Amino acid sequence: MTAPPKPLSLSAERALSGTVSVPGDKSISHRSLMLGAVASGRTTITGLLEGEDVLATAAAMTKMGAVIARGDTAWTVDGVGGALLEPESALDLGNSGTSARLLMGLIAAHPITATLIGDDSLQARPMGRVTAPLGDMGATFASRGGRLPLTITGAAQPMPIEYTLPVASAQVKSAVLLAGLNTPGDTIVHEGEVTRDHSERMLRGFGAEVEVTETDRGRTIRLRGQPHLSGQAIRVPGDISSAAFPIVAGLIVAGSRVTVTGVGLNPTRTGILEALGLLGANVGVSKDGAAGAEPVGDITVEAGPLTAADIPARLAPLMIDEYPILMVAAAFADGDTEMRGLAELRVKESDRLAVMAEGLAACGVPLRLLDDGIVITGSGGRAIPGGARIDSHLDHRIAMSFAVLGLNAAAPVLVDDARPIETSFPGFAALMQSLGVSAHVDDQER
Ligand SMILES: O=C(O)C1=C[C@@H](OP(=O)(O)O)[C@@H](O)[C@H](O)C1
Ligand SMILES: C=C(OP(=O)(O)O)C(=O)O
Repeated sequence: MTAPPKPLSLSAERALSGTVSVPGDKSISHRSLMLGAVASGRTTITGLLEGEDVLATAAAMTKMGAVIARGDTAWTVDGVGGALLEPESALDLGNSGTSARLLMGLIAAHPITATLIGDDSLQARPMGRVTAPLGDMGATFASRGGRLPLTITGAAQPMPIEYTLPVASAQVKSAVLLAGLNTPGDTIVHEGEVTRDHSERMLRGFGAEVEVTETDRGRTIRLRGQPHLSGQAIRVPGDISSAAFPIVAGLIVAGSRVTVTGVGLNPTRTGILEALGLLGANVGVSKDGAAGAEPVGDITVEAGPLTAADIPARLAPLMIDEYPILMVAAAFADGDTEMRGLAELRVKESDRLAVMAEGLAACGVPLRLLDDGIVITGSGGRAIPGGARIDSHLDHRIAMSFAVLGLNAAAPVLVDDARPIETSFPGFAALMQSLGVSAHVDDQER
């Protein structure tokens, strides 16, 4: 990032009220560009998230031969119809783990070489979880310690694998399935815990044969290799991971009522709604439609007392990105909220467990940090002390979570840098302002 840091704080002088819609789902946006780029013919995408992460995927697919354009009402992707071209320069994936891992999957079964680079946050994230199975399929990698910058050479004759995910990760599952597209035979992935299934749904939409079987030990996904993929018309629903911020804001500022419309409600993503329900939050959901294979609806919340609860570890893969903002909700519940099963939070854009604990403690929220979780003692609805400057560690979700925490704080909570919010939620501060929040943005480095 070359621009100077942009400190941000939010405050609420009155209750929040209004109806908003949030930008498109990030996971679905990445996948629509990637599948559109390898399919034959034209894919049109409405509601694409125009955040930096997704734009990094678009730029990478362009370098590998797809023709991608932003029209007045939709994006178009003219696919390569199978064979990706070797990029002439490094693929810069910025802050985006999804771009890095899913693209490695796509490239792994094409006989091309590509170098992947990213920002300081992405360079710190583990890639061994994808290089291991993709190596079994025949790809080779050069990197220092399995991290970016990394050079991948795809297999000239990729081999199908049957792979059991060692961690609950939709990115790893998707990387293997995407590699399976250009691989003869069946590629099989077993997941012990169900993770977001946007890839499976969208692969089917593009014409691939994907068989999913569910057992009490999780799910098995079998992809028939070398399908003919044809361009599709895709409508991207609003991102529930982004909706979670105005939703929690509406829950913690007394008297508020907030509706978010057109949100993706895929059951592999709605753990946050169940978790908020456990805290006794007043959350209403109307499932009223679909965007292709993805269910969509509206979410309405009303502020009210929150009660501490144990958040079961089984929810982790169904809401992994929402834990930072759930911790903010827990800071206002009455009593101790315990969340477990969160080891994966330590390898996101930042170590989200440690960074949330550090920031909450600086704001005067009592807590106990565990190896794989956290116990937060909530204020029972009263304002938390606040009065801290938060280091958001290049992590958009940390930045937005602490901005929301500041809405019910005795003294301002200043987030050091709002720039990373552009990766997933362009227009975040303006959307919050439309609900009645005051935003204080400072373009000058302090
Ligand atoms: O597949 C995806 O689109 C994503 C999967 C999750 O990562 P993991 O697979 O590492 O859990 C999530 O945190 C990320 O924001 C998006
Ligand atoms: C973890 C996230 O994204 P990624 O892995 O794509 O960087 C996120 O958006 O919270």
